[in-house]
Amino acid sequence: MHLSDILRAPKAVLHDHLDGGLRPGTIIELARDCGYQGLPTEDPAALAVWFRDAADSGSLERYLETFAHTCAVMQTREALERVAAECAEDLAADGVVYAEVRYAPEQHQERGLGLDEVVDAVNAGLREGERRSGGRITVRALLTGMRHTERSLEIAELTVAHRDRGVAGFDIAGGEVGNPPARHLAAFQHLRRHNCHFTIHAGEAVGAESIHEAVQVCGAERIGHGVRITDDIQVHDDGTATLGRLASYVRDNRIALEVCPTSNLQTGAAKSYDTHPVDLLRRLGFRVTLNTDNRLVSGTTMSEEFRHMVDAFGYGPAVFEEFTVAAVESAFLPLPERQRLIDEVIRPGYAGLGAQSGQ
Ligand SMILES: O=c1[nH]cnc2c1ncn2[C@H]1C[C@H](O)[C@@H](CO)O1
Ligand SMILES: [Zn+2]
Repeated sequence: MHLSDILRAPKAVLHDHLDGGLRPGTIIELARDCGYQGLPTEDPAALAVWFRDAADSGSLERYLETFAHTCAVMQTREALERVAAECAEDLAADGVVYAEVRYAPEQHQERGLGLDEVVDAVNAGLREGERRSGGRITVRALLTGMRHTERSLEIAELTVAHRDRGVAGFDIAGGEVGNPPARHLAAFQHLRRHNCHFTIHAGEAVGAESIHEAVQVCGAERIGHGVRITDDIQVHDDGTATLGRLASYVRDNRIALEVCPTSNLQTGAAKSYDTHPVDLLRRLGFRVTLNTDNRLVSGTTMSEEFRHMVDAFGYGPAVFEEFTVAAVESAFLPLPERQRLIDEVIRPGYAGLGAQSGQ
């Protein structure tokens, strides 16, 4: 599959962090504006390399430390609006037609913004980015509660309050070790009581027990990463596999896995593209989606993730169409909107790329 076809292919991303995807030049300008002096360099190209290298540590905790620099410059209404607008523009330029972009509102209050002001600013920016992209992309926000803080119920309430106004659901993120999702049960119960969508980062730094808790105790509709579901899958020498009860449950209930290959390599959740479990999971019938996680921190784009999959597994347009349809089917959008995207944007887009060839 040619690079130009990868770029042209319609894409959907369910797992992309707003504070992990800033343009390097924007960080530098915003740091000057707000007097933040902590950046490791003021050269945009060097800053991009710095993030990718610093995050390439094999540890989720060290990966997460890099976000101190991005959050530091996202503390005013103007900065949030700008970052959100550029996020939508950059995704659209990469061929993304639907995106759910997540961030933790509580991390943007250092200069006095209220939680509602943070959400309103990001929403305004996302709408501006959609407009500048000529309506080629639809973007929704997911509000993230941080696993190590005590504010998840408050953020869940904020999610319910802003639903149908640009916010499509809730997530929890942050260091997984020592912070099991059930610590935030009150938040999940609030969301369920209000019929509100949520996903949970699980099975990234901790194994299948974390996914079990996210799905069976907390009620997650999707799993962020989830690649360590392989703990519950036995692959035999002849290539066949036996699924444990949890893996069967996740597959059979079509619980989407928000897989982020490059990020997994950086945090140690996977060893290489060639051995990444994404291909095994796809072949076993899991609902697999491909995602960026953090475009700046992981030095990636959706097209880059597609390209890595072409190189590792020889995927062609038909497989990318499958991933993209899977993502939209699992989007936190009303069913008619998902159907419209699939029928009017994704299917015709892939038909134009020769996806019918079966590759
Ligand atoms: O892959 C991840 N795992 C856990 N937490 C993450 C990941 N990527 C980003 N985060 C954190 C850092 C951000 O500040 C926060 C909200 O977007 O979510
Ligand atoms: Zn993530």
